[in-house]
Amino acid sequence: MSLKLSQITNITNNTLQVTGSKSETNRLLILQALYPNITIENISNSDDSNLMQKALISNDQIVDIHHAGTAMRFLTAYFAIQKGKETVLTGSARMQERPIKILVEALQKIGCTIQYENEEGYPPIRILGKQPDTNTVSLEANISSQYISALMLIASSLPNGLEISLVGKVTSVPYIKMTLSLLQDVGIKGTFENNKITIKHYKSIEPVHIVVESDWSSASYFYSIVALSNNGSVTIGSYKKESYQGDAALVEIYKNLGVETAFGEHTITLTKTSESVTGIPEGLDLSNCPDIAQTIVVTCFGLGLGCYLTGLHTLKIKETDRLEALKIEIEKLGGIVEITDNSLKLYPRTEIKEGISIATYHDHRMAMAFAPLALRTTLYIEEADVVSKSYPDFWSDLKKLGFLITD
Ligand SMILES: O=C(O)C1=C[C@@H](OP(=O)(O)O)[C@@H](O)[C@H](O)C1
Ligand SMILES: C=C(OP(=O)(O)O)C(=O)O
Repeated sequence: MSLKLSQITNITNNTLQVTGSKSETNRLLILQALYPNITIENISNSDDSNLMQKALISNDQIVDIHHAGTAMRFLTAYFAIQKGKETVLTGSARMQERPIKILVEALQKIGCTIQYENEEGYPPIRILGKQPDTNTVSLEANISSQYISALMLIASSLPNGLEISLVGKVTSVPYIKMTLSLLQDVGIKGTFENNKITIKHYKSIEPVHIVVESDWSSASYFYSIVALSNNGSVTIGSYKKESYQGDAALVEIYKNLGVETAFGEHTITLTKTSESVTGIPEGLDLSNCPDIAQTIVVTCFGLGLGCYLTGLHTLKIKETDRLEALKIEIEKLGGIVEITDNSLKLYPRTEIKEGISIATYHDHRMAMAFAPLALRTTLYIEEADVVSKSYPDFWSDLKKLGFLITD
């Protein structure tokens, strides 16, 4: 399905409820499967969270988690400790290109049994569930924090807990801290100090009710929309000032792009403050919040600004190679982009071409990051239903802001 987004000159100010964080939800779903007296509110309605829920109650031997990276990594660890259960965990063609060796090796080191079905280092994998007997492990931390979170989520179920040593530079650190915070919220004690994570064993926990904060990565598209609007303002819920989500860095980053954030009791109101914006700091490092890189690049392009972003090495192994995809699509619109393995440079542009069809590469964030450009030009978004990976209501929410969207 391709959607046409006709150019609009401004947005209708409105209030929207954004679905729960898929990162928080997918962690809590694993914890709930291990400790059933956890209840969860404001659960994400994303495909990735639905797939996670289904996988956790499935009796099938083959479990297909499509494009869901967190589900792939967290379920690998979860199934590995389900004594006597044999599972083949697989995913989309792209998932079969996303590396998992570091996690598999870490699990094998603590005594789990996992084999590759096809290519070594990649899904599908065959998991023979058993109780691991080792309580220390070390793994490389610069490729994906999801491997580390996966181990943390099962750690308290191991007979002696787990001590995890992180080797090398640690990437996506806020996601590791989010895992630790959620463990603590459900009553599981752990620490993360000097690249060492220690989590105690718990046979059971007290009943606990957790409210998931709404998704900050999804909020990024509203930051972009307000930045490109003419004095627009959008209120979105449910958010809080002390977030577990690293993408709350948007609050500071978008000040440089003319957007102010006001915190209400459970909402944030984003308001366009200035037409003359400074642009974001040269060399801004996004290794703590990789999922908002596409949004920021497209906002800068829409504002006619250049930018130079670093810390982007993980973008190459996400739903698509996001650095390549950004370069190709922005250049179709008339921009100039240079990429390396971990950085992106966008040059200030003088025009945005009209009527361009943006390819989305099975990547929800490509579709959502480019949509705000309708405030500058008419464009088409190909395979627009990809947004359901994290934000199924995205297009209907944009219509509530006055976007003109047709098939
Ligand atoms: O743990 C998580 O919930 C996530 C961690 C990040 O991945 P990496 O650690 O692979 O960068 C992020 O990009 C992904 O969308 C969600
Ligand atoms: C990278 C993402 O998700 P995952 O790794 O969980 O597929 C994302 O949502 O941007």
